[in-house]
Formats: sequence, structure tokens, C-alpha cells
Amino acid sequence: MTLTATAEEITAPSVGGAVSTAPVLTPAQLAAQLPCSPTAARTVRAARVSSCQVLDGIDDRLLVVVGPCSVHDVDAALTYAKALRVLADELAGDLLIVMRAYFEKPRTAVGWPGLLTDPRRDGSFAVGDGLRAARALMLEISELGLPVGTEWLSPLTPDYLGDLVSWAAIGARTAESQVHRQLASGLTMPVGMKNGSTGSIAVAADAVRAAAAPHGYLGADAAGSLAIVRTSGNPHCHVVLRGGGGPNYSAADVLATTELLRARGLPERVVIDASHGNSGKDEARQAVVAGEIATQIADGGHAIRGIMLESFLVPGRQDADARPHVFGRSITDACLGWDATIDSLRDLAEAVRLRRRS
Ligand SMILES: O=C[C@H](O)[C@H](O)COP(=O)(O)O
Ligand SMILES: C=C(OP(=O)(O)O)C(=O)O
Repeated sequence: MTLTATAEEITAPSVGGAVSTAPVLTPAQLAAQLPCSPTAARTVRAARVSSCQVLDGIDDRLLVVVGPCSVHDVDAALTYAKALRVLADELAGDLLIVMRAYFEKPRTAVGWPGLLTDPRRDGSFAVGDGLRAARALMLEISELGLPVGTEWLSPLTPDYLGDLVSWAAIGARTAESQVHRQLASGLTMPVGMKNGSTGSIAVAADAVRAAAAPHGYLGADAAGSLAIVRTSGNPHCHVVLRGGGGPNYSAADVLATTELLRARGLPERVVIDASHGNSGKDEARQAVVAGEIATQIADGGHAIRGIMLESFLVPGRQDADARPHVFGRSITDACLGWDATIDSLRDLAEAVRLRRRS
């Protein structure tokens, strides 16, 4: 018996590898199919200016990024957008409302990666269709006069959709990533850096500092060719407190965050996400958290420049394959329903009015 295996006897260990690759349209091709209209461009331009002013405290309103956890049904998202547009007009003196339209979902482990990546939700990854659906919806929402906010997950996605996005987030799972910080440094909208998923605010503060600096990196151009991208640095990035290992939306958390930002020479602007680690993804709790944030604002919490809420037409969540499938209910995190959203936004508007007097 020989103890040495022959070449034929050695079987390769199982490792990862690309199973296939397929071409996808370029950013320039998508823009030619769905060009940004003058009306949409006006919405985006105005909202970027106003959100920077709100974040800087020059405009004393509150930035509110509100909408579904994820878009899985564009008809439901558009129905929501039309209702939100009316509420945004009503509250425009106190709130700058941006609709959350998230098409890429970072997952804790595995799960549906979002409409952009797998629009049919069957593992077919028809990314071209997903990009078209996302761009068409962002265009339609912006044409209503309602600005759009999204999370950038793939560093290539802003090349396809960036001109239609008024505010963006880098998520808790990617705020520590060099690639995402470099990406944010070249974006033309304000970017919220989430605290790390275990609750580290230093991760978000470091992300704000990194994104404010110029960078150079390997990326792509509008024609889809690999390119060396050089960026100017984005001075309008800011921390988003989203909890993690417990909530972090209290006045003491906000104070600790502003002290950290001051110590690092960064602008003292704070946005709070009422969902995720701050509410344990419980929609009823999210309404309570939003109310407690409103109280802080009413009491003169000037560092709080914005709030994020996960909201849809119908409260709660359902499984993606739920039958019957409820129109306007989230298939990812549980969302506030529309009626509770109206109540929360009116409370926040009242809090802003009280803050003006403080
Ligand atoms: O906002 C959405 C979710 O919190 C995020 O995508 C992570 O979801 P998961 O923990 O269900 O994967
Ligand atoms: C994934 C999200 O948030 P976070 O990065 O805070 O988990 C989200 O807002 O969809």
C-alpha cells in the first residue's frame, strides 16, 4: 500500500468561483433609454441644495427620509410616493421630506438582495431589468416633485442612478469599507454614514472624515469601461445613528456623538434612524422612537438635523411569497403603516416649530 496519492487521486477542494458572467447595459445606455427630464433634474438640484442647508443648520427644518424598507413592487411604491407628495407639501415649512427608495439590500447573512439585483426574486439576477425598473421609478417619483433617497451598495450603481438621487446612505455593514468611503467622496449628493452594525459611532465618524477627503480608485466610466476615478471629497457626509447592540437615539447618545464629531474636527450634524437597531425592527416601537426623537427636537435638540423612518402603505411585514400578498406591505423589515406615518410626521413638524421658539 502506498501512502502517496497519485495526481489522479487528488480531488480539488470545493472553493468559490464565478459560475457564469453575462453582459449588462452600460450607465450611458440606461441614461439614453430613460433620460433625466428637466422636471426631475429640478427636483434633484433643489433637494440637494436644501438638504445640505438643513444638514448645515442654515435651513432650520428637519430632513426626513421616509419610505419602504425596500421597493419590491413599483406600483405600490408609486402609490406611496403620490400620497407622500401630498403630505410633503403640507409639511414643507418644517420638514424636508425625501422618499426612501431602496433597491439594493445589504443582508446580515443571506436573503433577497433587492429589486435591482434580483427583480424577479427567483435567483435569476436580471440586473439589467432591475436597473431599468429602479431608474424608471426614481424618475417618476422625482417628476412628482418628491426627492429620492437610496442606499448605495454596489459601487457601480451610482453610475446608473446617481443623477436621480437627492440623498444617499452608506449602510451599517459597509460604512467601514474603504471602497464605500471612496465612493461617497465622489458623490454629488449628501451621504449618511450609518454607525457600524454593532453600534460603533466611531466607524461612522471615520467614514465621514474619509469621504470628505479626495481619493483615487479603480472604477468605471459612463461608457462602462474600467477607469481610474479621481474624486474631490464630499463635505456633506454625516453620521446616522441607527442603534446596534442596543438603541442610540437618546439625548445622551446625541451629545456623545456631537462631542466625538467636535473632537475630530467634523461638523456636528446628526441624523437618527428610528428603525433598525433603534427599534429592534418593530414598527410599533419605531413610532415610539420617532415620538421620543420629536421630544428631543422640541426641547431644542439643534444637532438633530434629520430622521429616517421605514414606512409603507400597510404596517408590518410579510414573507416574499406570502399568499395572499398584501399590496403595499414590506417584504423585508417591518414598516410603519401610512396612518402612523402621517401622525409621526405631523408630530415631527410640530417639534420643529417648537424648536424654532427654543
Ligand atoms: O433594512 C433592511 C435590513 O435591516 C437589512 O437589509 C438586513 O436585513 P437582514 O438582517 O434581514 O438580512
Ligand atoms: C440596511 C439598512 O440599514 P442599516 O445599514 O442601518 O442596517 C437599511 O436602511 O435598509
